[in-house]
Amino acid sequence: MLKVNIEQKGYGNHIVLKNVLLEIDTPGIYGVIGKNGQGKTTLFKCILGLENYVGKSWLNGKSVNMQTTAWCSAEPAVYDELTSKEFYRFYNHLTGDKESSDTLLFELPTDKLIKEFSTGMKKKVYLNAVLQKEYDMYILDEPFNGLDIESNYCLMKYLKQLAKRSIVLVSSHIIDVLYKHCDGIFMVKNQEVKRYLKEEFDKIEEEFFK
Ligand SMILES: Nc1ncnc2c1ncn2[C@@H]1O[C@H](COP(=O)(O)OP(=O)(O)OP(=O)(O)O)[C@@H](O)[C@H]1O
Repeated sequence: MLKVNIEQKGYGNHIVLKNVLLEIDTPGIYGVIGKNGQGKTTLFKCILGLENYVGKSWLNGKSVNMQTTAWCSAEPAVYDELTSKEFYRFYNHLTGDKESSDTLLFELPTDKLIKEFSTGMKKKVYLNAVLQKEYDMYILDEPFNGLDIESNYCLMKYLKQLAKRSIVLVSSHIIDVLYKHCDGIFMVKNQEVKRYLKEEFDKIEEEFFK
């Protein structure tokens, strides 16, 4: 179960989030939407403890950490001078896992340096690295950006599998995809985060553009 209580988060005098209370008590895919600059990434970073804020977040009664939660930022940093295989090993070293997974979500060349990859391929390297093992929670910031249609389909199919036992938080500007696959949607707007259940999705657009 995820519990988030952000009394206040800002940068200098600029308050981004205020009195945010979220609870997710069932596994599933949960979308996070909001216009540019409203605070989606900030919300994720607060939950993950990557930003200081007034408040606290818990996953299954404990602070959220990288052992229990997978995190993929919108523009993840991969090391250009490594091959994909070396990067998976490097990532595992960071998370304290000894073994690399034999089965990876996306097929990629293993003998080329990452600097020779396209933007989408680099994103796939990072997603492959993060998704090597199972976590209690996944937080993916705009994971569909940069991926082709087939890869997006493949990623969503995989997330749906994970969502049978884990909480999957996904931000995206492609609202239709979220409507189709999410169990709930959170809208970040005017410092608040509002939750919409599946049967309330038809109210989202009006509220979003208001
Ligand atoms: N490190 C920082 N220092 C100062 N201000 C920041 C910092 N990070 C984010 N902000 C500000 O906080 C606000 C929320 O940013 P955030 O990146 O969370 O938005 P977002 O909803 O994820 O946007 P987008 O859809 O463009 O990715 C913005 O006004 C942004 O300028």
